[in-house]
Amino acid sequence: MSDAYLALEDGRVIEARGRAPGRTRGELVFTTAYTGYEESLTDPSYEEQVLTFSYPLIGNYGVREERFESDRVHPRAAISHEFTEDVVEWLEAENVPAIDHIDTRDLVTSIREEGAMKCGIAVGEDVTPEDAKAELEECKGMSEHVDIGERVSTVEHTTYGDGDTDVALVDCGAKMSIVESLVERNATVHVLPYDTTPEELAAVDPDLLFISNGPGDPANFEAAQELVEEHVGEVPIAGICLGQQVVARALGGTTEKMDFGHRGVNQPVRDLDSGRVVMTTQNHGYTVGEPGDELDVKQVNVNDGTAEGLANDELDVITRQYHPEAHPGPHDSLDFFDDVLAMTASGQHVVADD
Ligand SMILES: NC(=O)CC[C@H](N)C(=O)O
Repeated sequence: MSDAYLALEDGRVIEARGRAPGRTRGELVFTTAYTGYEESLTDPSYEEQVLTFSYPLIGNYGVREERFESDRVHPRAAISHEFTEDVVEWLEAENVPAIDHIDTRDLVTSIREEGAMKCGIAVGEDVTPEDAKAELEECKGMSEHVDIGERVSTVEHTTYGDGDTDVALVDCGAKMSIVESLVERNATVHVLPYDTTPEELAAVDPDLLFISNGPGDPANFEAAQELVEEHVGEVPIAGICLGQQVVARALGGTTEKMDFGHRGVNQPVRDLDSGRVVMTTQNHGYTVGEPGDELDVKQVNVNDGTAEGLANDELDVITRQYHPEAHPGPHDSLDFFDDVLAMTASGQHVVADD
């Protein structure tokens, strides 16, 4: 008998060591990053997912609030080969179940071979394999979480910084390091709810419209898509990760689910104009399929050729599928924020409120 079970969609039930108690379910995903567990566990993009760390020891440099990307832990549960006490205490305080002492290499290989799958977890003194299976039965697919934006977004317009450029950051589950990257570059960042209307955006009258990263299926962020549809050409537009997907959908492109996604801090991306390759941080399960007539593919993933950067120079639109803010991850692509803010330099754009 064990005190923790993980039930997988492929029918397996894996015994584990229980670290933080509870019962839950979610889409099983992974990260191969060897650092950055504080950032990943607080990244709102992991809402409704169960995060497996493939690096075998998680917690070896403590838990520091200044590294947090939001005010809470977002994955529904966490899995590693070994969690330190620091991390276990943190997850327990946040009511997030955690398990370790399992073969995470085997688990990640299964996800890579069989694709992202649903899972159920049960941790506690009296739990049985049936409890984990019961959780799995209740697990929804990512696209079915139609209200996911509501659970990760700010409710109120919140302002950061006091710079010369007004950026409207539509919060679909934004990482704090995106806000910081803009504030550091002399921006005032208006973090707006995920369901901001075109009229509410016009009242802010930003110099730049920025769609954030976020969890789940980009098709469930219709309001953000409408903002792009309504204001493209009037104001420069940028997007990161879910933001790229939303911008593409708004401008006639398509998005599709990947088998297991891009999940780590060593994803190589080639810029098609310069030929330069950068190492990037990624955690996404959807990708842009067709970019549509308005957007050019400017950057591609070296491993599988998927769209990593889109742009329309005349309409002033630039997006990235990866995370230039690099928390965690290599800083190769931080200049994205300079490029984005450079689009505002002409000052010719006015958001019309009609
Ligand atoms: N990091 C993100 O913004 C993730 C985007 C989206 N939820 C996906 O899985 O593809």
